[in-house]
Amino acid sequence: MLEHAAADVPSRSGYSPFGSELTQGQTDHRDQIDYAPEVSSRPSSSFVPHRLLGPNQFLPDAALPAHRDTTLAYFAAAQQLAAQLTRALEAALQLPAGALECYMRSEQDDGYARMKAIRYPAGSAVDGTERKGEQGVGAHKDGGWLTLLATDTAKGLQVQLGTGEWVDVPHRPGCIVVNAGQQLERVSRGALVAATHRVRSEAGGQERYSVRRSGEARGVQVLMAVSLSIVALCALHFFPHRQVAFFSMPALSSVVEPLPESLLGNSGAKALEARKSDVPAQDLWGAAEEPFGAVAWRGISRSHPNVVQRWHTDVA
Ligand SMILES: O=C(O)CCC(=O)C(=O)O
Ligand SMILES: [Fe+2]
Repeated sequence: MLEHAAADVPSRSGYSPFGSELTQGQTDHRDQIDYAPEVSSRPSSSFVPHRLLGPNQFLPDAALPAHRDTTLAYFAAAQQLAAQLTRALEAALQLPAGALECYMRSEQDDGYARMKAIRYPAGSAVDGTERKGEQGVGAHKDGGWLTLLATDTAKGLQVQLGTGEWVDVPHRPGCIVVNAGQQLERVSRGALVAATHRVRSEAGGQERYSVRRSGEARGVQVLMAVSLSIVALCALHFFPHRQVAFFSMPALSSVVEPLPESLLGNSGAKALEARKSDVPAQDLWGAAEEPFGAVAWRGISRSHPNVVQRWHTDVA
């Protein structure tokens, strides 16, 4: 796996070993294989976030049969589901058709997305990395739009309620967890809440796996389980020992602005202010007129400083 290391390419797709990721400044105890949209790199673009684009590092068929084809099929299915959910959310919030979906593409870019297959080890030390504490991944809100998370049976995923209390998110066979990200929270004026969540990974506990692709939906309701057996089964079949997380995101060049108060009112924003969270409010919200790519870049710089030090010191 080391010859497919994420740190070896500027776009950070590939394998990230244990201990290479930080959340809230602390080491996460997990390893993962990261995927981006399968597109060419754009070395001549002056827009820095375009450095996140570039082909994936798939294993050859001899090492893992159909790795490329299966991953791309799952990626496309998850992307389609995120678009369907986005349209459903427009209807639920009584917004004009396209009011949310328009951020998922722009004239310069297709919608951005990342996906990863994650493993949380049970042992006290892995790959020579000494375990410090029980952080599988520290408390955070996903930065993008909608996250689709196919979990395995081991415990560990927790969500923080608005009261500040942490509760377990149970695994349900054949279901995926849908999570709203901070861009959706911002654009919806808090009508959709980006859930604060984390994974506890205890030494001596059960090893735990997930696959995710990102984009996100609603606070505590955040974590509504959607029956999506085909996609979830495909993920668990292909990555039997990992969780799969898919993150749908706005297009890198699109500017995500709150929708007008006349469409959504202000009660969401007020409710958001009253919620307790271990993660600062508006943690990865964009500044006025800032393209989403700049926000994504801040997230990468914070979580994967090794990649920035290796490839992007000119803009660090
Ligand atoms: O593995 C999980 O259950 C959650 C992963 C997660 O929250 C993340 O990578 O953002
Ligand atoms: Fe997350």
